[in-house]
Amino acid sequence: MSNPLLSLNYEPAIQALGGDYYDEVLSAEFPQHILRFRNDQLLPKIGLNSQDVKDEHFIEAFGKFHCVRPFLALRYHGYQFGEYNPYLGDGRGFLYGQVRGVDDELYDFGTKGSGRTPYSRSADGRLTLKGGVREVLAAEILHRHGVRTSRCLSLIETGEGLWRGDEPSPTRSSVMVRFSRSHIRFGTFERLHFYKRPDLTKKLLNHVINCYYSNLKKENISQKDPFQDCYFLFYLELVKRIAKLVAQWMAAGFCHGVLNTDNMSITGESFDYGPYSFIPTYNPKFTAAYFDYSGLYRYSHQPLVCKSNLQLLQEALAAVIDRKNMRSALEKFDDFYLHEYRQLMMRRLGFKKLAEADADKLLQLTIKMLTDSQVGYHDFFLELRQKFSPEWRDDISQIFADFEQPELIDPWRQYYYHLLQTYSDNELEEMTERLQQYNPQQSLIRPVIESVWEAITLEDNWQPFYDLLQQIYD
Ligand SMILES: Nc1ncnc2c1ncn2[C@@H]1O[C@H](COP(=O)(O)OP(=O)(O)OP(=O)(O)O)[C@@H](O)[C@H]1O
Ligand SMILES: [Mg+2]
Repeated sequence: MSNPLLSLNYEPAIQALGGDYYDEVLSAEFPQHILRFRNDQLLPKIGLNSQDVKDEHFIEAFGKFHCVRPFLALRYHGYQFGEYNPYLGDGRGFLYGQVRGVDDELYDFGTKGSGRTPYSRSADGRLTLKGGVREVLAAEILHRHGVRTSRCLSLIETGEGLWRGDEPSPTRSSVMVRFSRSHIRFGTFERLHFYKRPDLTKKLLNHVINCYYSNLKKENISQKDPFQDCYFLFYLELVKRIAKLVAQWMAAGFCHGVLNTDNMSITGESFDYGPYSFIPTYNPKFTAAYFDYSGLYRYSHQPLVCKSNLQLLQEALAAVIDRKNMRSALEKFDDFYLHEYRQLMMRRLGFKKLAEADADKLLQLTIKMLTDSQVGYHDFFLELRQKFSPEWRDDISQIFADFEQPELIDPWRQYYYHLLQTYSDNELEEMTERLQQYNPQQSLIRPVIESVWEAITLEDNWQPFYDLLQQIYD
C-alpha cells in the first residue's frame, strides 16, 4: 500500500519563489526509528483518515525521509536578546513540504532535528528526545488553551547519543515534524533588509499576503497594484494577531522563554517551544530560560517584547510599507492586547459580557489575590472550575470557603459575589460551562513534565507521557 503521507498533493509554494530564500539540503540518516508520537488530530485537517496512516508510514516519511522532493533549509536572521545575529537559518531543520488543508489554507511540514545544514555552525543539527517531548506537550496544551499555535505531527526517536550542556549527557535523540501555518519568521525579512534586497522583500511579502492574509486582498483590490492597498493593512493585522497571541500566552500563564525575532512567525502563530515554562504561581519576574540572565523575556515582559519585535520589523518592511502608517498601526498594540487579555481572563473567571469597568476591577483583584496568596496559577482556575456553584450567587460564604488564607481572597470574593447578583439561573449554568471550556484540567508546570520525562529516561516507560496527553485533551 502506498504511503498516504508521501502521496499528499505537495505544493512547492516557497520553492516557487526561487533560491534566494533557502538552501536545498539532505536529511541525516539515523541508526534507529521509533515512533513516539503521532498526532492523529491533525490528519483530518490534511484530508487523511488516521486509520489509513500506519506507524510505518510516519517512519518512512518523517524518520527515514524517503522522498524525492528537495528539502529546503530556510534562510533567516534575527535579533537575539537584543543583538542582531546574521548567522542563523534552519540549522537543524528544513521545510519538508507544504500542503493545502481541507480548509483550503496552506500548511507547512517543518522538521526539527533532521541533520546539519549550512546554518548549523558548530552544532550537530539534532534535537534531544527531551526537547521533542517538551515541544509536543507545549503545543498540545497551548492548543487546548485556545492559543493559535503550531503543533507536532510526529516525534521519532532516532537512537543517537547527544551531548548537551543543559541535559545529563549523552542524552537520547529525536526528529520532529511540525505542522504550522508557515515557517517564515520576522527574521526572514530582517535578513533581506540586511542584504538590502527590497525586491526580495516585496516578493516575499506578496507571497505572505497571498497565502496568509488573503482576506485583505479580496477586500482591497486596486487596479494598478493589487497589493499596494494591502501592505499597511497587512502590518495592522499582524500587530493585531501578535497582540492577541501574547494575550493568549499571558492568560494561559505561559512564558515562551526565547522571544527572539527568529522565533516570531509572520503569520502570528506561536512556535518553537524550547526552554518555555508555565508559571507555577503569578510572578511577573518569572523567567523561563536559564540563560536569560537579565530576565529580558520574563513572563510580564512578553507583551512589551513582542511589541518591540514588531517595531524592529518595521525597519525590514520599510522598503515596501510606509513607515508612518506602520508607526500608527503599532500604536494600537496596547489596546488590542488589553482588550484580548481582559476578555480571556474574564472567560477563565466564567464571565462573557461584563462592562469594561467591572472587568478591569475583577482583573485587578484577581491578579492581586494571585500575587499575594501565591496560590498555584493553574490550581486557582481549576478549583474555580470545580467548585463553582450557582449557589454562590445566594451565599457568599460558599465562595472558596476553604481558601487557606481567607483574608487574601476576601476582596476578590466580595466582588465576585457582587457580580453574580444580576445573573439568572441560566446564565449561571452558562458560567459553569464556560469555566470548563476555558480552564483545562491539566497543567504543564515543570514538575509535571519532569515526572513524565523521569519515567522515560529511567524506565523507558512512555505510559505517563501518553496519559498526560490524554489528560490534556480531556
Ligand atoms: N543542535 C543544533 N544544531 C544546529 N543548529 C542549531 C541547533 N540548535 C539550534 N540551532 C540553530 O540555532 C538557531 C536558534 O535556535 P532556536 O533554538 O531558536 O531554533 P530551533 O529551536 O532550532 O528551531 P525552530 O525555531 O524552528 O523551532 C537556529 O538557527 C537553529 O537552527
Ligand atoms: Mg528557533
